[in-house]
Amino acid sequence: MSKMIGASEQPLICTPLVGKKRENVLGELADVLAKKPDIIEWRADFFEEIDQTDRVINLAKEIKEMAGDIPLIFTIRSIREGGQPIPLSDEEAIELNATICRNTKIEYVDCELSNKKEHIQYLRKIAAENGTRIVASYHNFDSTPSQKFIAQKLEEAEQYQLDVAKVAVMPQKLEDVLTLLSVTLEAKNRLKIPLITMSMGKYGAISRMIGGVFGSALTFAVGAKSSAPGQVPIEDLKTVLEVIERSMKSK
Ligand SMILES: O=C1C[C@@](O)(C(=O)O)C[C@@H](O)[C@@H]1O
Repeated sequence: MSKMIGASEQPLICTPLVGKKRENVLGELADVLAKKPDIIEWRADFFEEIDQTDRVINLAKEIKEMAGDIPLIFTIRSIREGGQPIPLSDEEAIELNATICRNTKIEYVDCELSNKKEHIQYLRKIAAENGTRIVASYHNFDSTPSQKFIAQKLEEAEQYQLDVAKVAVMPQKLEDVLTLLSVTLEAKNRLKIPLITMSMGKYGAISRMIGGVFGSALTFAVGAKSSAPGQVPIEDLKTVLEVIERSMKSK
């Protein structure tokens, strides 16, 4: 049964693929599938042939075929939000996302809220026409902005009528992790769309385990290779999530 973001009380576990070449991506996919994640993210900014649309589409189709029922997120993370340097402009990256929507059955594409308004609206239109959902994202690899700022980012995703809002921020101290969890809980009670939030790095690792309790619908874990600091191995995360679920059911 495929699991869509926000459809269940329990947070979904997503494992990223970060290979540079087709063989690496498919090798990672085979490793990751054995660990049974709920969702898989292809971080296409790591793919060295990202500027060759046909290659990207063909590999996306291969990943989809191999992943079967497991939903996919197609992500081009920009360098300004912690991604790899790629030879595509923001506009070309949006167009590649649109091409993914038109030509594959991938369930989700990631779209950074730092993109131009008209580009976001264009991608929303193409995604809607093709039944693809958009994960609207904001990342800060340096610090944790104020609660108000993070809340605004989550709200922006809903205002754009996108499908999921995601925020990943870097804590400098444990209080920053509390800020992220607190804004998640508050936004979860206020907004209609599902949220994905995480605090990164060593302090933030705990948020990847308990974020679901505060309203994060998905958490990223290492299946084959990590795509961001603080991600926990999927085996450990599954154990922790099971313990949390059991504890919260008991009286
Ligand atoms: O947005 C995110 C979240 C993330 O940065 C993390 O911290 O787990 C990992 C990325 O691959 C993904 O696109």
